[in-house]
Amino acid sequence: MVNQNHTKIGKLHKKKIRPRDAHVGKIFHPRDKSNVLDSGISLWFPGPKSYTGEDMVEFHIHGGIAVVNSVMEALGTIPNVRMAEAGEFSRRAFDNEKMDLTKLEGVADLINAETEAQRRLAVRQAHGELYKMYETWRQRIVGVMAKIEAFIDFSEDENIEEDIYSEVCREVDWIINEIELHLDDKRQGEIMRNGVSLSIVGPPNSGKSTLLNRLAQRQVAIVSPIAGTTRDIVETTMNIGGYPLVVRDTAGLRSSGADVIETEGIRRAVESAKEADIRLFMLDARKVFDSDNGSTTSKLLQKTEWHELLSLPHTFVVLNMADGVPSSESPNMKVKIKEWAQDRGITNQTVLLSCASMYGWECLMQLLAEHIKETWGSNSAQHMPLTKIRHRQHLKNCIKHLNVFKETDEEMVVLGAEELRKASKALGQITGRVGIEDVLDALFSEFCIGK
Ligand SMILES: Nc1nc2c(ncn2[C@@H]2O[C@H](COP(=O)(O)OP(=O)(O)OP(=O)(O)O)[C@@H](O)[C@H]2O)c(=O)[nH]1
Repeated sequence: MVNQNHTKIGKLHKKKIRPRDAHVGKIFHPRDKSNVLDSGISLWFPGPKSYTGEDMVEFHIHGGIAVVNSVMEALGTIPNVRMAEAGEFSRRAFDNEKMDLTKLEGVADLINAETEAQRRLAVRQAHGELYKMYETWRQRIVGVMAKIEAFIDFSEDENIEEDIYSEVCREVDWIINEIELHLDDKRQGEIMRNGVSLSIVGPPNSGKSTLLNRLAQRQVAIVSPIAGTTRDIVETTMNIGGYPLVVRDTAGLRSSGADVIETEGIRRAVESAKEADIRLFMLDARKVFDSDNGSTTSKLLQKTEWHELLSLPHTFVVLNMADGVPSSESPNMKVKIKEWAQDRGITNQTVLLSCASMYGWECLMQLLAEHIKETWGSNSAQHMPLTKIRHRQHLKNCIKHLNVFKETDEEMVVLGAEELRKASKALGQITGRVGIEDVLDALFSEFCIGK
């Protein structure tokens, strides 16, 4: 609830509430003290030491619909009190300079975090790790700008240090280097924030949809023995070892027998697989090890399209239907798989699986969790990773202007100074004081009511 009339809020209690003390007691209707709405805890935060920087009061009440409705209705009878809009508290905090834009984005991510890895990343951002880093760089650029101004004004003066210009260039080099290191992060933060994308690809009837359903633990995709059942991309999100995963089931890859719609599905399948962070290339193990069908699968594996997908990094081969392969659980099977892969030039890590009996399931889950953790999950990095494309764009822009400054002739230092100003502005746009109305509108739509 938002109010311009906080003193009246006190009317919901009989005793006076002290600032920042938990007040336990009955909550009354402000217009009818005989009407007890609930018993709860109230907290009063006088501004500016509050989340928004303004006077705030919190009511902790029982969560039943009738209790919440009666307290809301009672608050609504106080003049100038109304329901807050989505993100209004945070917007006020931003307007009152209690938070910068990166912290706000961290709060929004915290609200929407679904996995432990996302929560950890969001907490770091909400606590200002990105803000501190970007603000440090901006302050250093401002320092450089001050030196350049002195150089412009007093370069004729004998007192000005002779090597000030080269000192400034060294400082600019340092900033560029720091930002480049931050940008070169394998998109770690963005991937953790949005989820690691995983595409399941392979020929029809290899069990791709069955695997998706197993991962999602519900019937997301249609499973049938008819080849070409999946025609478009079916997507679901899940949590694997605390990491967010966006899994996509795709149309089976085949070159003959597909109609126009399925052909379009196959095109999308290949596109999705190429774009994904991880690929599971699924084959029917029965066909792979069957003397009649084995050579057909081998020929298909040589197809340029299949070969291209298999040679992409982060691609694993899954030999499904292990339950249909004789002695699949024998120790010799590992050697057999190794030989099969070597003979076909397949270097991808390969897992034997049965979506029916769940043989190999633990092995696949462990492989994925460890791979994600090793590749994108080391969140304990000294510097926090980038979390948004928006930040990346402004940082690239900042580097671009710093490089133009460096290339500008010393004689044209006034033009160079303008580039420094643009570089500092680019960083200011990330933390949010320059031209960010559209960003704010989009951001606050992600918040829940109130917060
Ligand atoms: N025996 C056995 N059958 C399986 C296994 N996994 C899937 N199947 C069956 O294989 C058939 C095809 O499975 P799907 O999951 O629809 O295969 P798909 O690769 O998605 O097929 P498309 O949609 O044509 O690309 C279904 O009848 C499944 O029940 C398995 O591990 N063992």
